[in-house]
Amino acid sequence: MTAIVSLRGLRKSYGVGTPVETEVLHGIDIELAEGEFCALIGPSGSGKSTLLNLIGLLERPTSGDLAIAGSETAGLKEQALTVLRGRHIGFVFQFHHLLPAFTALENVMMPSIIEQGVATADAEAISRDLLLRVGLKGHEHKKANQLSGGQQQRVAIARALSRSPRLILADEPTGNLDTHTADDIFALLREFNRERGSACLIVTHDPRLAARCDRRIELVDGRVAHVSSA
Ligand SMILES: Nc1ncnc2c1ncn2[C@@H]1O[C@H](COP(=O)(O)OP(=O)(O)OP(=O)(O)O)[C@@H](O)[C@H]1O
Repeated sequence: MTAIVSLRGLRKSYGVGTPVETEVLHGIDIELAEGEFCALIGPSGSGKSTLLNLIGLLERPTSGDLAIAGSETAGLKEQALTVLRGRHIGFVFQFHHLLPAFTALENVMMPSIIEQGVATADAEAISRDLLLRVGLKGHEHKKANQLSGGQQQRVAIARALSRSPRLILADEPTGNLDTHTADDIFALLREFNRERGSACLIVTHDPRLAARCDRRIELVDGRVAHVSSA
């Protein structure tokens, strides 16, 4: 098995060196295979978002090993982490983090132009195609803040996929959506996972959606409490 994510003994504390130092992840060992579609579940406060932020190289662990696509990250400087993140990881968050004053098309195009230096015409062609695929043909030139929650989440998925990442990290991507829209968004992630082989790690509170993943990793109080496969 080739691992896209490999964690060994990963720990995270907040407030290190202060009287309120708290360890929220107590030694996590997880491997995520290339192309795997996996749910990260567990009660509120169990450390799911913290773990996702560590895997996404947005925060650093306090100790332990974390490798992305075979690259150990412990000794890497910020710039090298940014390159690794840009090359391999796409993010889909609950509140999508789109730039509200820019159009759907611009939101999808921007990361590949800014982070990967893709030519504007190429980025536009790829982005138009992705917006078509997520069902937003005709909405390309609408500002992000003129789109519904479900439509904004589709834009966020198109944006995450614009760089063909080997890993998609999704933090409650359907959390603020009605059941029907949530199912559509989830199906879209699954479709891209099957088609492009991007591994997905999806934080969800929805047991129905978790049940449709290849594997479920359950965190309780900052530890892996249970792992189950489909
Ligand atoms: N920046 C921070 N500083 C201090 N404590 C934090 C910080 N971020 C998270 N925590 C604490 O870490 C613990 C885990 O939080 P985290 O957000 O990872 O949980 P979660 O499982 O994603 O919860 P939820 O399902 O409610 O989103 C919580 O007790 C939280 O208060």
